[in-house]
Amino acid sequence: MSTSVPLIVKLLASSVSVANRAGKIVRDVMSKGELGIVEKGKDDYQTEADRSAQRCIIASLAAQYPNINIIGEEDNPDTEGDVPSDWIVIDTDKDVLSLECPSSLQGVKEEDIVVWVDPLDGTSEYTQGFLEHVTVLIGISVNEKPVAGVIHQPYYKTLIDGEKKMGRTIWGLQGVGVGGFTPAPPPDSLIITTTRSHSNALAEKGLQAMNASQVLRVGGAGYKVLQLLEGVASVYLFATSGCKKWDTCAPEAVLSAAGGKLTDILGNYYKYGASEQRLNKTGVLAAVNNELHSYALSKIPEELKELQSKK
Ligand SMILES: Nc1ncnc2c1ncn2[C@@H]1O[C@H](COP(=O)(O)OS(=O)(=O)O)[C@@H](OP(=O)(O)O)[C@H]1O
Ligand SMILES: [Mg+2]
Ligand SMILES: [Mg+2]
Ligand SMILES: [Mg+2]
Repeated sequence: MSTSVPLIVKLLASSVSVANRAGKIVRDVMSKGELGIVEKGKDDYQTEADRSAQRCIIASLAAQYPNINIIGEEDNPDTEGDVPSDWIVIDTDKDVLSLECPSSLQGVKEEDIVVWVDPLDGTSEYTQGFLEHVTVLIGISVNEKPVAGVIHQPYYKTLIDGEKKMGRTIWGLQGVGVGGFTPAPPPDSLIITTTRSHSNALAEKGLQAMNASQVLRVGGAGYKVLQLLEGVASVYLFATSGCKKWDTCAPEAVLSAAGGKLTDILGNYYKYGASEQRLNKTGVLAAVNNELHSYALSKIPEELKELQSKK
């Protein structure tokens, strides 16, 4: 490969290829039927697919980018033994590799990058058979900001020349845009997408205040951001803590590359440096454009914002 490809572009191209491989692992574990479910905490599960997909992604990226700080969701994904050789992906997606790197990202070095990996977003939904909600997330941050990301949907079905193909991979790069699908405009009425499996009183209070025409309850931060980009929902709201940096890094990068915005419910951006706390304490508010984001932010009750900021 040419050494003249800027690091961020090459890393994004590698991430697209490895996310595809991780997606195949997620499907293979399900087909085998041995999910190996572990309860990490209340309503918080890990399966063999989470563990194996993380090993595939981290081993592949670490082998090629030894000085990048890579942080994955799963703590002990079977670190013993070698990662199977066919899980080590060193291919790069050709289309992404040919992208022009924005000048602001041309000088980025490995030491400036933190990669946040969610090997399987929507684990509850995966175990319950809501397979469309499942995504593989690789978020690339530079100096605390998500600048590029991959959302891979392993169970998305398409027909190409009469043949069924499983999986699609959406990427975003700051200053360039998104690829892998064509975004659609937001719906005419206010449709909110929110958690399916992690709601609580605060999350519901936030939803009530929106007075939306419809509330969609689906799993995963990745899938909710895809719903925004596909014009299925106008706003993603989760007005409580619970989701983490690996949940939001890739979705925020892809959404912002498409002109959207993801913040906490106070309207502040999260920071993605390696020393930041993992928990997104003050919730998530996201929309495909600034106007919708500001509108939703203005409807969140001050009382709820105060409660969250004091936590
Ligand atoms: N309360 C709580 N406890 C543990 N984990 C939590 C919680 N709330 C959200 N999450 C994790 O955030 C990811 C997205 O979950 P949800 O779709 O349910 O919620 S959200 O609306 O996007 O926050 C999803 O990530 P994965 O663990 O990767 O599936 C959830 O597990
Ligand atoms: Mg999890
Ligand atoms: Mg997740
Ligand atoms: Mg996960």
